[in-house]
Amino acid sequence: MTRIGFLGPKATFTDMAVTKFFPESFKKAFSTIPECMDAVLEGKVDMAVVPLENAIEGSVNVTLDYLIHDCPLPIVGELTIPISQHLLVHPNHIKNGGELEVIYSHSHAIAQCHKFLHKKYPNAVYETTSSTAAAAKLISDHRLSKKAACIANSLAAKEYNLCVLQENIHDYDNNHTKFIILHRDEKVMLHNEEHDNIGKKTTMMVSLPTDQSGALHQVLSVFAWRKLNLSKIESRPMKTGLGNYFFIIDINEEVEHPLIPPAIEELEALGCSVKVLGRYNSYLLR
Ligand SMILES: O=C(O)C(=O)C[C@]1(C(=O)O)C=C[C@@H](O)C=C1
Repeated sequence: MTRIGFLGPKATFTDMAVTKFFPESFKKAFSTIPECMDAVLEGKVDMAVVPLENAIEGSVNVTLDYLIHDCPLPIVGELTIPISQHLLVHPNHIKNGGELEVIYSHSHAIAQCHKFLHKKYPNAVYETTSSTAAAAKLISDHRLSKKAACIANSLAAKEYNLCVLQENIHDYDNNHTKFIILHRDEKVMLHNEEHDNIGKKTTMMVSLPTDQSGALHQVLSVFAWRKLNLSKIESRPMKTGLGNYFFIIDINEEVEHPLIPPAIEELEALGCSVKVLGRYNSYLLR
């Protein structure tokens, strides 16, 4: 049975994505994203599913940075799920819900609900946890303050016996998070007929030659004149000094597309370094 590592504990959004896409797998929870990724390298699991980007809050930097600097695993799939954030309390404390002093959650979940929290609980303290489900687990512990709540999903409410004080507290509709699937073998190509395949993608990392005017413009032209559709371009620090960045570029085509290998060659001829991080199917899970 395929062993899948995910950001735990039980009932995180990552767990939701894994359960939907790999219903038959053996799931193993890890408490941090790097631990989850290391487990693939060390052979403790076959694949890891980790969050990459949220529609409201943007990239999960720890995933991207760990992938680039520490744990170079190929991306073999992408899963997108809808995200609904709820405010949950311990059932014994449902009556104190109006005056919360402390709210626990993953930093990305707190960020997705900023406007709501600012309006309704301007005096509350926000404490970050390693995941939304970790916050739910904390709240299920009676010893916490009576005026504590967490932000997590409905699965966590069930799993940890919590009550929903307010549902759908995320600030914008159409909230989605994208997760990547990492495997040691870049040749693995995941297929799942049960879900909507929203296309094939290639992700690459491109570093520009230092201090050259128009370098980014040249990179974009390489894709533009070939009509290769980019769905994402993002810069991240190289961590070698201020002003040094690399770019992560998603192309809505397979790496075998006849125009991608020559595009890579042209980028290299322009002095860029290029690394393909993955070629994979992207799925929308409803
Ligand atoms: O804490 C969780 O439940 C996670 O799966 C992590 C995570 C994230 O890192 O973005 C995933 C989806 C939501 O956007 C909020 C948190």
